[in-house]
Amino acid sequence: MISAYPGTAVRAAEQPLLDAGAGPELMQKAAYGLYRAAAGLLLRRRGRIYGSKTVVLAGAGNNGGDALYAASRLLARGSSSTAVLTAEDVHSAALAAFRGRGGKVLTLTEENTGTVLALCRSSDLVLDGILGTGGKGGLRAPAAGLAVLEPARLRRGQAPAVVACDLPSGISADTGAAPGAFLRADLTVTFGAPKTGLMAGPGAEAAGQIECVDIGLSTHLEAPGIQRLEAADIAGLLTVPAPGDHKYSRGVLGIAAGSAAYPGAAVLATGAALATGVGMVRFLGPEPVRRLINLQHPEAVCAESAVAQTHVQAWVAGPGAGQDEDQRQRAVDAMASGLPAVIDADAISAVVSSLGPQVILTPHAGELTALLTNLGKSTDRAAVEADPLSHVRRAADLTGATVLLKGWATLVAAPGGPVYSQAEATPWLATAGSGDTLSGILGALLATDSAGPGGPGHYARLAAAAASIHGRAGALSALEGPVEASRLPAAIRRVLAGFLQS
Ligand SMILES: NC(=O)C1=CN([C@@H]2O[C@H](COP(=O)(O)OP(=O)(O)OC[C@H]3O[C@@H](n4cnc5c(N)ncnc54)[C@H](OP(=O)(O)O)[C@@H]3O)[C@@H](O)[C@H]2O)[C@@H](O)CC1
Ligand SMILES: [K+]
Repeated sequence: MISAYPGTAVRAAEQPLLDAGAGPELMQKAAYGLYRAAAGLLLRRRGRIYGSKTVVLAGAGNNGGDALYAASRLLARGSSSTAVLTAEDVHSAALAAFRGRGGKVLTLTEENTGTVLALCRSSDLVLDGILGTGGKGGLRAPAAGLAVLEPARLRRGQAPAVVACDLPSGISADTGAAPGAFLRADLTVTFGAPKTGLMAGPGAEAAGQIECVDIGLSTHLEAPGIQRLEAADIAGLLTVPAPGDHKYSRGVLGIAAGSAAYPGAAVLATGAALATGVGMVRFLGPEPVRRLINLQHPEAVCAESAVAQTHVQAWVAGPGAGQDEDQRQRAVDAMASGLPAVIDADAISAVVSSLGPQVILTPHAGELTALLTNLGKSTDRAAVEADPLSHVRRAADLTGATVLLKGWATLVAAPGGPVYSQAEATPWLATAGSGDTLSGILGALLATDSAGPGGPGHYARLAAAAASIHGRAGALSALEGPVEASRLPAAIRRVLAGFLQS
């Protein structure tokens, strides 16, 4: 499990060490970790550090100090380096060390921004030390002009690797929001602990890979703001059939999905649930959809019954339900049943407050906007996308349900906390039907969940596990070309087989 902390909490944890005079030592530890990561990246990209070209973007604070000290170490290994100062005063000792190793220095202005961008683009590595946890708001002029710099991962062909020092400059270390211009990185080397701002919203996308350097703060940190499940955590949440199990004891999932207008969503949700592993799927829906389900998935037991007459351990309701009134009623009944229930897509508009954490809502940003607005907290999609962490927390607290907000980093908030973030997905997963498969995976995990409610955040952990399995399946599928939702079940099986063998 990876635990992330708000920038403010990391600063508070640093304070006793700073008071004890350990500031310079902490900075050297941070700079050494940054240097190691940057050197590793250079070695992977060009085989050696000697002869490489680096640019350090250095702002007014200690973040710039870290970056300058790290670049000094690269200079000692034969890299040529230019420091671009984005503030009048930068960390004087770090700048002196950088100059002492033969580094060149220039000051960024509006006039030379184009030249600096060209310098960055012709280099092998850019170290972003403009702003760290002391940053307020987005990048200011003239540094804001550097925000167009694209990291290597977003450019085909020659481009420098961009390494962010502690966090991408311009991103809120607490929320991941981007109040203005910000820089994107290929790798963020973060100090003491990952910041929550690296795991949510624009910050999660801007950070690229995340590497954490231990500078000895862990004993001073309290409750994390966001957690991320790793493979071992997910493997521990999966229930495998035991000798003596039968289809009912393994867990039956009820799926109320699809409509005459959108029959495919039901097929995708059912296929993903079967690939994740359940004792049985009981499918409820109108006749054309039932026929399609039975053609594609003969093992599913189909009926047109009501929720109350259907014996299952968990529900999925909503994918492809469209305006079908019977499906909407089933979603309402599933939410009221007390059983774990995934409520997706059109069914989210039937959500009321006073739900329990066993109800898991799975909106995208647009659906979350509509949900919050329906609940009297009017907002717009741009605000949700700019700061998804605050909005997903608000939705969980208002509804009492667990809320999974789909995105680059999928966020899952349990009412009152905790929050999980999973970022295994590939942009190729942004395709029709992808969300239906996520519902199916999560439904299967809920139906077969042998651990039961198990304390606060249990359902959020299962939802985070489903997001991770879905993301990994998408990434695996993308290795063979553009992702089609109907091919995801095969990839889901391979991902789960990997978890179960490890
Ligand atoms: N503390 C430690 O021991 C350790 C800290 N470490 C490192 O230090 C970093 C935190 O350092 P920090 O506190 O100096 O803050 P940092 O973000 O570098 O700069 C703040 C400066 O920028 C200015 N400024 C603010 N917003 C701005 C904006 N939008 N645009 C332009 N300027 C802006 C602000 O001035 P202000 O406007 O507030 O007057 C102030 O002058 C942390 O992320 C980690 O990298 C590690 O070495 C481990 C040990
Ligand atoms: K930075």
